[in-house]
Amino acid sequence: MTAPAWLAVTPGEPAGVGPECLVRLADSGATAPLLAVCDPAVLASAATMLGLDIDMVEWSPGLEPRAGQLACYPVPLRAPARPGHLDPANADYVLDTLRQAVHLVRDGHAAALVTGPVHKGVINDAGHHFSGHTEFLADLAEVDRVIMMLATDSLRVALVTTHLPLRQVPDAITTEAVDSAIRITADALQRQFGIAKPRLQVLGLNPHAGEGGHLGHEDDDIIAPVIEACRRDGLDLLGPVPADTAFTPTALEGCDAVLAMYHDQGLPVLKHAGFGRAVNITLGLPFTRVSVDHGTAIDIAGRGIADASSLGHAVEIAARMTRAASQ
Ligand SMILES: NC(=O)C1=CN([C@@H]2O[C@H](COP(=O)(O)OP(=O)(O)OC[C@H]3O[C@@H](n4cnc5c(N)ncnc54)[C@H](O)[C@@H]3O)[C@@H](O)[C@H]2O)C=CC1
Ligand SMILES: NCC(=O)COP(=O)(O)O
Repeated sequence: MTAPAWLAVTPGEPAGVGPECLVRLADSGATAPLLAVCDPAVLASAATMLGLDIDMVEWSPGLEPRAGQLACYPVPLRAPARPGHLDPANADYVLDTLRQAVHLVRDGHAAALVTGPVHKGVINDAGHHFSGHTEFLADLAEVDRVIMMLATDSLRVALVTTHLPLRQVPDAITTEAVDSAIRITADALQRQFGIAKPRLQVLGLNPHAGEGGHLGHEDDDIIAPVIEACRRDGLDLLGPVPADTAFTPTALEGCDAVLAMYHDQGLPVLKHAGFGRAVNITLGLPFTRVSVDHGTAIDIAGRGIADASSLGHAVEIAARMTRAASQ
């Protein structure tokens, strides 16, 4: 069966910048046919706000993509949406869009999932335990372990732990967690990115990778033995590398990805290097999921100044990964 051309796109939080980014991208011409999974009224309001005339059509199975047209699989809002004003009443709507989009991909109607930003706080305010798409999609797909990787054209950063309070991070740096993160990342780089023998830099957890045990023990006791075991299995790994010098141009030469131990060890560097040009990819899912690098930007939503570049890159990368997977 040939893969469908559609990419299912969730614009995310209806009060955030996701809808306007999607409309702007559709207007400027995305590199793949977009199937928006959301309330069409949200896109229509964003188009009006931007002064754009969008040719939107309701999707049904068998619909053929047409240049300049934005297809929409309708999911009704739970409450009226106002850009810049979060409303917990729409948390279930946001989660519905994700569930429906995953169905479309898993049922073969769309080739991949591209996600706009959701607001984790308001979803939790509504009573859900929600730490991010990454974990939510892993649950939906019934996969025990997935890895978050953010990527620009020249840097990839994967994470051992994701949305976890800093106080809980050291306890989460276990042999199993580091081992699975290394193997899932290396495997994805081979299969989804076509890198025959990927080289990973694995960061330490503590300053100077623990300074021989004087600044923390996890580097020597947990991370180093896992690296050794993975090397014995043929993986090309450097580490534990002190995080402060791991991102110098010299250190990054020949390195296909950096594996950071926690969110704010790796992502500030990545976002400094390419905010707006980066994407967030979930590794280890049974389908392709690519997301924007930014959040809901509630402070600017509805003002027409949101940059849609990251969404454009996410669409492009998702289409590329889909093609690579089908070859
Ligand atoms: N993929 C996702 O679903 C993501 C969701 N988030 C969530 O978004 C919410 C807000 O997070 P923040 O830390 O405030 O980050 P944020 O990315 O929403 O905003 C940080 C700054 O960047 C600006 N910004 C963000 N996107 C922009 C765009 N497209 N164009 C122009 N400027 C832009 C904002 O105006 C703000 O000044 C949180 O709930 C967070 O968890 C954050 C990152 C990714
Ligand atoms: N910092 C990345 C982020 O918050 C997005 O996470 P996710 O929603 O893709 O899991």
